[in-house]
Amino acid sequence: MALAGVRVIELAGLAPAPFCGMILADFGARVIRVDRTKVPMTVDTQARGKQSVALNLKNPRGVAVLKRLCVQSDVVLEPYRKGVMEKMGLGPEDLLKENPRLIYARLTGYGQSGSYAKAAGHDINYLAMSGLLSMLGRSSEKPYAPLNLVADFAGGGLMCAFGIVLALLERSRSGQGQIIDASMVEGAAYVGSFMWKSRSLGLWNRPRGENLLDSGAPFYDTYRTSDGKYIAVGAIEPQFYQQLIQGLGLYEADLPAQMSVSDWPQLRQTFTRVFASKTQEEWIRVFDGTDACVTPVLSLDEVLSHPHNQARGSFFKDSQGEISPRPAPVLSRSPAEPCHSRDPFIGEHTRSVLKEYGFEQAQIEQLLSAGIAECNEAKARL
Ligand SMILES: C[C@H](CCC[C@H](C)C(=O)SCCNC(=O)CCNC(=O)[C@H](O)C(C)(C)COP(=O)(O)OP(=O)(O)OC[C@H]1O[C@@H](n2cnc3c(N)ncnc32)[C@H](O)[C@@H]1OP(=O)(O)O)[C@H]1CC[C@H]2[C@@H]3[C@H](O)C[C@@H]4C[C@H](O)CC[C@]4(C)[C@H]3C[C@H](O)[C@]12C
Repeated sequence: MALAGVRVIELAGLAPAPFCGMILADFGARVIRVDRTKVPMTVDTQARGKQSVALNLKNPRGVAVLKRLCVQSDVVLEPYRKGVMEKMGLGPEDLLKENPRLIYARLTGYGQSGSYAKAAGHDINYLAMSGLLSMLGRSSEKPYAPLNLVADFAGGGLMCAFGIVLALLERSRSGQGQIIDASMVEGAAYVGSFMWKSRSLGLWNRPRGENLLDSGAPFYDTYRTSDGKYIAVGAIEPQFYQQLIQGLGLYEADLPAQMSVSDWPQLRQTFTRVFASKTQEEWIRVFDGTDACVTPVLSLDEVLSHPHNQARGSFFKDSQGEISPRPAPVLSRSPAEPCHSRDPFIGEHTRSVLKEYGFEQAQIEQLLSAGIAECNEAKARL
């Protein structure tokens, strides 16, 4: 796999850093998540393929163990508020001094500088600060955050993984590590570059929810079908729009022009009425094999059985029967091989990892009995 041989220490976080770690693990990196001790369960739902070491970082000996793990690894991924790592003496200067090849990734909401750097926040705040949230939502409604996809995952976890891969690539030439300051505000904004760079085209001149791609246009929206399901329509180009009209059993001559914005509300009413006359399945039969850009809105449970997804193996079931998306993109020679077994228990690999990182058996037992480290091998064997 592309990242085979790369050792990553991931400090346990909420959602973006775990996703970043999972991407790296899917593509072959060895990802060791450092968890807290004495917690009943992890909140990491993106733990596929990771190992877990549990350390009490409120104890200086726990911090010393973490330092040893970090300086012997390729990447450290930390999701804390600015200053937390420095307070423990594990800031980038400290670690890079000991391992100049280390890639030190800091994944935060607001970045390592600026007046918000130390403020708490979540996806919705970062999305708001990126400018993008102001554009999301239906006409005359308040801004609407699309789950926590944009800042946490696209602008945060994924961008950070991208930064890590870039830094690894650069290190292969320079031999030097570096610090990655991954701000979710900036990551989200960057993912949204199109919004800024397409403003001159007039794509966003109208209020929120009244433009071409923000649910303003009736040919770029979702519609309810007679069985209470939904259909997605993305027929922008005239030749595709024609096929949509044809599939709906309508006649262009009876309709206003596609790009007549003032007629969009009326056109939407017509589409709504027609789509409500058949089930989702019936519409799929009408539109499959055409270029009308019409697809079913599938639920998370339905994706696995859709013939297209099935043909590509886009989703898979792990050993617990849980459905997950296959890692993307697909590399021809060194594709990702997502781990199919269950997620690690907190501290499941404490003993084996510490041993591998050069700790003596007696030292390990001492750390465990002092409660500085915690091991749950037994639980894993049950
Ligand atoms: C699914 C939910 C997740 C939602 C995601 C949400 C929408 C997001 O947007 S996540 C993005 C959040 N932002 C960032 O990550 C940006 C960078 N980070 C920060 O800004 C901050 O870390 C922070 C604001 C997120 C949190 O600040 P906090 O003050 O808590 O922490 P820090 O200042 O960073 O300092 C960390 C301190 O911790 C110490 N530490 C670290 N490691 C250790 C260790 N090993 N040992 C000891 N101490 C350690 C460190 O030293 C720092 O200490 P100091 O402060 O003293 O310096 C999920 C969100 C909540 C979940 C639910 C919840 O957990 C309850 C249940 C738990 C149960 O187990 C499972 C079910 C739950 C209901 C659970 C369910 C879901 O997972 C959640 C809903």
